Amino acid sequence: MLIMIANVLDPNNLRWLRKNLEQTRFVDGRQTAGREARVVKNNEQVDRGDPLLEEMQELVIDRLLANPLFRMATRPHVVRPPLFSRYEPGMEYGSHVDDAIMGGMRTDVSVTIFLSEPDEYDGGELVIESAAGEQDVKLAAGSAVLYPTTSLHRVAPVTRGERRAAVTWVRSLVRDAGERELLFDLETARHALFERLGKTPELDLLAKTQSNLLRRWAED
Ligand SMILES: O=C(O)CCC(=O)C(=O)O
Ligand SMILES: [Fe+2]
Repeated sequence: MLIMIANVLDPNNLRWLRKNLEQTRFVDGRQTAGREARVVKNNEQVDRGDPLLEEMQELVIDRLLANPLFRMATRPHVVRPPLFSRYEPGMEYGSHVDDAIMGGMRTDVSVTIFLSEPDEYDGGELVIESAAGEQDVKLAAGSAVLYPTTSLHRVAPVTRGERRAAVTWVRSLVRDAGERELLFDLETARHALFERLGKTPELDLLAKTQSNLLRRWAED
């Protein structure tokens, strides 16, 4: 399941991040790629030693965790410190799968937060492969897309302008993407029913079911 979330970052957050990105040191993105992904990775990332990096990472993690849709979709246990990347014309990230373990942590959900507006660059779509085909994703600055880390994906070549993004990974309490989707659907339906009918005995049963499924599937 692919989930898009609008306005994870507000205009102030975006302005602040973009101002910082003007002042940070970018290095070759291959430094943080696995052995095979390195062959197809051609972008730049903020240097891990950059003094501005930690505060930028904290802001992005805070904004994600403050977002109810993000929490519902990922059931976060740990959110990794984001990487901030840029793609200039000619840069791309070919088809790859993200590492299953990063810094000793299992990765379940991949997250891209777009930091450039779509009209600031051509190309640069995040292309996610699934059994149903490929899906191109290019969202407004401040919006995020979440997809299972089990997926093959790529960033199409940028042909004009500059694509900036923050990318991170979530270790979920619920390992399996299908189980996460079930819980997400149940909770979505429960919220909608509550809005329409208030707290009914049937809603209590749904809440009990959701809670007990989570208890069954969660690994903490
Ligand atoms: O920039 C993106 O949207 C995704 C980048 C990516 O696939 C990665 O860093 O592993
Ligand atoms: Fe990736």
